[in-house]
Amino acid sequence: MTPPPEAALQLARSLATLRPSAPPPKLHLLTPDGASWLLHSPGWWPATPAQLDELWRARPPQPTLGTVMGRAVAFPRRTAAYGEDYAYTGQTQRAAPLAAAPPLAAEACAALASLPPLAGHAAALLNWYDAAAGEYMGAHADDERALRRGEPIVSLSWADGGHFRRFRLTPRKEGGGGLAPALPGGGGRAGVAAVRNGCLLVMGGTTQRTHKHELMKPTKAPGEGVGRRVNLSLRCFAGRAGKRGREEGGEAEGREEVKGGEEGERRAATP
Ligand SMILES: O=C(O)CCC(=O)C(=O)O
Ligand SMILES: [Fe+2]
Repeated sequence: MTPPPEAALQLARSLATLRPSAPPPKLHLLTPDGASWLLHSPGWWPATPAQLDELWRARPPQPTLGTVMGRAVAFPRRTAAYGEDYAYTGQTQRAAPLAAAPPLAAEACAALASLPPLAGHAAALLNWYDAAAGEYMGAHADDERALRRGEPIVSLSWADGGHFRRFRLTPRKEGGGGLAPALPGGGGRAGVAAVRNGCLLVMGGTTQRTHKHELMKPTKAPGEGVGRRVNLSLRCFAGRAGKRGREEGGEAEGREEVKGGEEGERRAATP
């Protein structure tokens, strides 16, 4: 049997120290060699109803506009960046300072970035999804050149009580044999996990090269068709890697503009 990747176990232990009373993150291997992996902990850091209201009040009034093959498209969700500007899908999300994020998001970012394996994770993205309006995020990989390769992407979900959405990981054709394990709450469907209030997901190792991920369109199912969900994702840009990145000897690729690379095109197909 493939030994679990040490980096994943180390991160799981580190994350468990932040929320000692929450279920410890569980490791799922996404490739037979364990190079791509997912950590998952449902109910890891839930928002209170008051905190969810506060997060929702910070929702941008308009959808973000991106450019896909020269055409302006409105993303089917609301988005804001904090900490570091983030360029993808033909637009640059100008970042506000982390301290300007809604308090729960700012607190979670500070706590996560204080963990040694996440040193350098200074870029946060908030996505707001109104299920009743059919909001979602199409299949893509977060593999922009500006991101430091191999650094985990940490994702936390906050949602109305009882509300769930489905997150799906799909092996990329060119990704060399990715797995799509059954995940909690996915009803046995390959690579699908139900994400609810407080759910932690970490995509690590080579996941962005071997898999796409998406927040699926909501069905009308009870609990899924109506509700508010806010997703926080925390990333590490090249040039901002902490100690670990530098020890690995990888040179920063520089934060150049990102021109609709593969990721852009993937988001373009299903924004
Ligand atoms: O809302 C989610 O769970 C997905 C967010 C995501 O994939 C992204 O921001 O790149
Ligand atoms: Fe993503």
